[in-house]
Amino acid sequence: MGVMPNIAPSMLSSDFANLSSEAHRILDSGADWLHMDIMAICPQFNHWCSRHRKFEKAHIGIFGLSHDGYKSLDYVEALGKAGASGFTFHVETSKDNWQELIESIKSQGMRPGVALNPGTPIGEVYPLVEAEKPVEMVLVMTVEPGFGGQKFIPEMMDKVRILRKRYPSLDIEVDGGLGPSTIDMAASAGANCIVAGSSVFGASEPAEVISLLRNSVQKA
Ligand SMILES: O=C(CO)[C@@H](O)[C@H](O)COP(=O)(O)O
Ligand SMILES: [Fe+2]
Repeated sequence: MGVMPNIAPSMLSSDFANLSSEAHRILDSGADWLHMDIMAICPQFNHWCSRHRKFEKAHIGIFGLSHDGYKSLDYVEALGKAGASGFTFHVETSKDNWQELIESIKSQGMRPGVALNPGTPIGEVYPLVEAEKPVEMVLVMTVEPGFGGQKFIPEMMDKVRILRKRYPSLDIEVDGGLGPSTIDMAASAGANCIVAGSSVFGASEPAEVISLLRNSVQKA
């Protein structure tokens, strides 16, 4: 298929009182990206990350929860300057300004991505993937955004299959309820970037879970 697995533990499930050691612990366990759902702490967190060599090597995936009242555009510059390598915004809240967002994200040296909620039809992201300046990743939400530990919605795999068929080399990410019992569904549907919160942070051996997630994507 040609797409690489990227395992992105969601910091939303980490111990916020110990963000530093949590981030180190999870990168030492083999994570490719850190996935940070945007909230007040996010720009500061990324500023901190950018000052540590270990994190410069890692991709720091930023996920814009703009439907929660945070305006994606307002965050782009702050996160770009802080050293984030990717910025994903929601299609539902960016109908009028997605072109501006993509340009702004790219001008900050970050990879633009678009996310869609479970109720949003897949066709809404096609114009963004096929644009002259396109997004480089589509994130299919497999739970309603909000918090970690929710149940994976298997019906979302239809969206992943449709995307993979239409765009064989696109980065396709899934977020919500991913872990050892659901990864094979996502991987066989064609997802190659896996966000996982509680299954990684809640494990006694996060490295084993990360490696299991990666192997499943590689096998598929
Ligand atoms: O974006 C979200 C929730 O809004 C996620 O990134 C969750 O943090 C994933 O957590 P798990 O479902 O894997 O526990
Ligand atoms: Fe997320």
